[in-house]
Amino acid sequence: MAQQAIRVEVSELSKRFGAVQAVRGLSFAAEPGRVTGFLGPNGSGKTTTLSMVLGLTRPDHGTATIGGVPYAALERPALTVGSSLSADFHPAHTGRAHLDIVRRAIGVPRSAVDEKLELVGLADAADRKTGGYSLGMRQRLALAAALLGDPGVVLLDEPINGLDPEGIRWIRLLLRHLAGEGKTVLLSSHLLSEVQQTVDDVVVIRRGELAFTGTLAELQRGTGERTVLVGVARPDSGEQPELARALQAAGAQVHGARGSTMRVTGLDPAAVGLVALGAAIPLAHLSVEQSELEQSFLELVEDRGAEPPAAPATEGGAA
Ligand SMILES: Nc1ncnc2c1ncn2[C@@H]1O[C@H](COP(=O)(O)OP(=O)(O)OP(=O)(O)O)[C@@H](O)[C@H]1O
Repeated sequence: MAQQAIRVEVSELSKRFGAVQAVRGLSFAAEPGRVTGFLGPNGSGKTTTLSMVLGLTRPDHGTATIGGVPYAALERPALTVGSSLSADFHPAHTGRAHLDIVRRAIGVPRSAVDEKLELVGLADAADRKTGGYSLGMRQRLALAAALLGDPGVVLLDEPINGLDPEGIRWIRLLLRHLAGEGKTVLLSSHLLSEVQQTVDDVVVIRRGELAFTGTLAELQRGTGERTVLVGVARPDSGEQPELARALQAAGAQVHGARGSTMRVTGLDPAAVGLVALGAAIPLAHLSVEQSELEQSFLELVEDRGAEPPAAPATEGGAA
């Protein structure tokens, strides 16, 4: 069934809790058919923002709309927006019982429970109490609950947290599949590396304010060329500096030639491999550094507004 395209839009949103300005003048949109990563360090205002989108927290200023209307004005909110934000399970309930309660509340057929348990890979654990679930299993159950009503918008708060590598691969595929159906998928994370293989668009916030919004490719564009990590198989043989010299002769810049792994720029991984082959130096390691995006993310969110720490008091005045 074709999914109705529902845009999520946040405009000039602000929220203060006492002395803490949790969100300040925040504007961004999450588009149908795309996975949007909502990124920022811990405490930067992500949960508060999602909570305002879901009508759980009242903004001081600004608006959050889903398909042009606030959450509270949606005709069938639970069938329009699925979220993992308020997912709380009774530890004595089984996974199946939890989903059954949710599906009754939102008015979807009983068959949806088994369908979503299957979808999130919890069919075998469905009749176990959620109190015994691992964090990864609870994440899967929260996702199943969010998807019960087959909503056009899926809002997930840190859905990857607690998943093992297999679980991370699985959720990537699932979120991409949901976007492929035309759904609007918005997920928060404090780690760009956790979501960079999943998201199309990125919204970065820092201390409640927008630091960046655009595509992942646009975020990447500012970060320059790739760095190749390379390590020789016999680090004590003197081959590491020898390889460094060969790479430099081939036009590369090499950093850390004395360590177990060198960082190489100016050549792609295949060319680095060929230089090693040409010098008859066996390699133990050859990869592309994944941290360039993370670096640009960290630059965006670093606390530039923070006061430098006060100098320690010295006895007896200035030295
Ligand atoms: N109900 C509340 N009362 C008081 N302060 C709050 C409340 N909710 C959030 N805050 C504060 O607002 C700021 C933003 O918190 P928020 O939970 O939105 O950030 P976050 O980016 O989701 O962080 P995390 O990933 O750690 O959950 C924090 O300083 C937090 O302590």
